[in-house]
Amino acid sequence: MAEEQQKIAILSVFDKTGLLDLAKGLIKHNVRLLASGGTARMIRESNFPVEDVSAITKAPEMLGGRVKTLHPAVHGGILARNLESDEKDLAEQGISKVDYVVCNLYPFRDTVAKIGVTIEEAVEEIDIGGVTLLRAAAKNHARVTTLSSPNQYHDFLKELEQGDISEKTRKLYALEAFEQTADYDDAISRFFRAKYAGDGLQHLSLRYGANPHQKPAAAFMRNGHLPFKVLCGAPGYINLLDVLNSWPLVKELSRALEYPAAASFKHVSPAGAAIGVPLTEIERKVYMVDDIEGLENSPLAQAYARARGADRMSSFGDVIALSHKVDLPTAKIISREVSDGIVAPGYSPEALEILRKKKGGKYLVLQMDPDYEPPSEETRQVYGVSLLQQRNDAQISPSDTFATIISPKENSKLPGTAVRDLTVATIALKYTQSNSVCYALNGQVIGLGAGQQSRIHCTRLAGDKADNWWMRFHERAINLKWKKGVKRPEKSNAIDLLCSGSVPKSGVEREDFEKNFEEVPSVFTEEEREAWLSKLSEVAVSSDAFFPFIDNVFRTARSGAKYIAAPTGSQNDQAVFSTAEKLGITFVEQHIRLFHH
Ligand SMILES: NC(=O)c1ncn([C@@H]2O[C@H](COP(=O)(O)O)[C@@H](O)[C@H]2O)c1NC=O
Repeated sequence: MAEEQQKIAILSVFDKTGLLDLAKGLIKHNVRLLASGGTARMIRESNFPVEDVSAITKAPEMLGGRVKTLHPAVHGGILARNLESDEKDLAEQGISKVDYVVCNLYPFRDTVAKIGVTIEEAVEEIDIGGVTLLRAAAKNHARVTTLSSPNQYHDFLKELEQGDISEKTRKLYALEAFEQTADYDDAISRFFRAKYAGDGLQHLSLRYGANPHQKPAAAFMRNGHLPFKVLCGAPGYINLLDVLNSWPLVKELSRALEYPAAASFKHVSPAGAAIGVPLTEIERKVYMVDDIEGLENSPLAQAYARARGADRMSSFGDVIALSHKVDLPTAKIISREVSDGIVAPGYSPEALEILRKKKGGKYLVLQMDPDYEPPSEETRQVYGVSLLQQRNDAQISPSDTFATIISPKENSKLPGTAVRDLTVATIALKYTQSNSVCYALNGQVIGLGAGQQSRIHCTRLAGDKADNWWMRFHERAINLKWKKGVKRPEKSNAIDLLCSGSVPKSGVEREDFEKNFEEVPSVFTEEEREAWLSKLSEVAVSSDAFFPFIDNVFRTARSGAKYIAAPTGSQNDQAVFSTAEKLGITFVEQHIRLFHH
């Protein structure tokens, strides 16, 4: 029987924690130690037998440490398999197999975290030989054990004590090494991305994250350019969350219904979303756009007027997404609203000139690449844990999504306007923080309840918003006699108080309300409200998941629901369907759950 070869370990560690104990343990098991300069020195100083790597490479370390272990004598020994052909190659070159590789890397992350670090300093901290050692050993884990962290030494020695390192352990150590080199490369590319592509093409530094104390913050692509260009202003983190949710919404909505589409986003949910269905004269008044020149010829402007008009209170300071090139009438509407930014595939020169003047030149204007397609998988980190999922690329299509009418049975086809409004509501929900329920009419959202833990609370919130929206069409709300100089946001606030029935009877808040008017409007009585709200009809309601109880159906009916689209699967499905039927509501099964977070 052939005598068992002495095992060989290559050691090359920046962090020398636990090195001597490890060396001692390896020597105890008759392992031959080969080490790079500093590593060998430390072991030798403790009087343990160790050879320099140059003993096998027959080449000195050079270039100030840039080349130490990079040599076929090292890597041939690590990468060789137990194959006849590999054995032959090794024998021809006089190379011995390496069994253990112990390596940890130059601290690149720590170095570049230092304030004022130069590119030259960072470059010198890029470990080449160490990464190569780790990758080579991990690649050949079928035979070689890779120790990439001092935390592994204790268990490794314990296992060695029992014989040799098991296949299972080698696999886990290899994985850890691969994770380390991937993380290391990530730190390097992140540093150079910021340095060499930090002009907004691939990497965009943000002022801060969700809050001012959350620094640093950035948006970047790992490969290729960001899908948008910043034409004006500097986006914040939440702005970008709004942009990256509102843009796909309008793109999808516009494609589905073949109309220009608009969305008005706040805190990563739509305040409104719409397609450019022509506005009536009353709608123009209610949406405060009756004086916009050229409005009737711009479906895009009408889409934004609707999106902004749905819930003016929520749209205050919005991020706007528009599916088509921004024209003059649309820019004119935007120019006088309080808004944070806009994303669109393009801008006419006159529109861009107007938008660039907004907010003292700080208005955020982004140009989106309309052909950009995101990858099919998306990952994010929450509390240090990486989460991965397939992107929600489910298609909401007016021709297919609402084809399953559950009740009434005899109803086999929905009117086109109902399909249109269900499409608007459902696509809006796809980009709304869950739970969510949306009411739509006339090609636009009229009430959206977002981010509620309870479904009935979404349904109520969205219903109350739809009621408010409709109360704004009451002639008293349309014909308010404003004092001169009352600004649009103040008007919106006063209208909201009046229409939501929240005007206080007396006190300073009442005085504050009254000071807006030449002629103070009387508040709506209970009867007036009921009479007017009873006129709201033909409303389409969509829910991002099933209705667990019939209370939701009751609530939608109070705000004029005629069509409901929702996934099914609740224990109460039958009760939900029959309640809808009793109330004269057509219930459509929408097969795709649309939670969004
Ligand atoms: N250039 C090389 O061939 C090379 N081989 C190993 N290293 C690194 O040198 C360090 C150990 O160096 P020393 O043993 O001299 O303290 C380790 O972090 C190891 O990852 C190298 N350094 C940089 O790439």
